[in-house]
Amino acid sequence: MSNPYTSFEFVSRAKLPTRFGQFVIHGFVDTSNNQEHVALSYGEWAEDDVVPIRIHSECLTGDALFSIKCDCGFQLERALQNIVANGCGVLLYLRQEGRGIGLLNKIKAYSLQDEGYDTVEANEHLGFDADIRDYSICKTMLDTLNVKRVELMTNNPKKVKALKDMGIDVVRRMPIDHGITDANKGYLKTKTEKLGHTFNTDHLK
Ligand SMILES: Nc1nc2c(ncn2[C@@H]2O[C@H](COP(=O)(O)OP(=O)(O)OP(=O)(O)O)[C@@H](O)[C@H]2O)c(=O)[nH]1
Ligand SMILES: [Zn+2]
Repeated sequence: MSNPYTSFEFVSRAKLPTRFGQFVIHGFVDTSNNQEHVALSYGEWAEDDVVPIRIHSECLTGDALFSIKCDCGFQLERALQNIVANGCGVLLYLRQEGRGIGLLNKIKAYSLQDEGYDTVEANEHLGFDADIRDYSICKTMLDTLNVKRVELMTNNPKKVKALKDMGIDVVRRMPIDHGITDANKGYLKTKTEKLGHTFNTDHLK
C-alpha cells in the first residue's frame, strides 16, 4: 500500500503577531493538488506534553466575512483565545472550504438552503456526500511541530477518530459550543442530528 503522507511537505515558517498574541505560522503544501495549508503555533512544549489543538476547516464566509450563518468564525476566535490562555497550543487551518466541496459549491448549497433544504440535504442535492473532508495532512503538520499528544477542541467525533487512526494520542476532547445565533441554530441542530456532532442541544432551544 502506498504511504498516504508522502505528498505533504513543510515549506516555511515565520512569526505571526495576531490580535490574540504572538504566533508562528507554518506553511505546508499537498503536492498532489497544490493545496496550501497552514498551522499556527503558540508557546512551547516538550515531546510528551498534551498540547491543546484545533483542526479548523476553512470557511471564508464565517472566518473572514463575519457570517453568522454558521459557528466557524466564533470557534476560530475562541480556539485562538483558548490556546493563548493555556500558554501553548496549535491551530491547524485546513483549506477544505465547505466541508470539502469548495466555496462556490458551498454558495450553491446556501442557495438551496434559502429554499428550505438543510445543510446535509443541500450537499446531497448537489451530488456530494454531506462531508468529504480528509484530515491526513494533520499527521505531517503535527509531526513537524513535534506534537504527539493532544487535547482536541471540537464537537466533531470524526476529527477525534481521524487523529487516533493516524497514531495521534487524543487525550481529551474539549467541546467548543460557542457562537450560537438565531441564524445558525437550525444548522447546528442538523449537525447534531445528522452529522454526529456532540453538541449540547439544550443550547439550541
Ligand atoms: N457544504 C457546506 N459546508 C458548510 C456549511 N456550513 C459550513 N460549512 C463548512 O463546514 C466546515 C466547518 O464544519 P462544521 O461542520 O461547522 O464543524 P466541524 O469542523 O465539523 O466541527 P467542529 O470541530 O466542532 O467545529 C467549513 O469548511 C465550512 O465552510 C454548509 O451549509 N454547507
Ligand atoms: Zn462556517
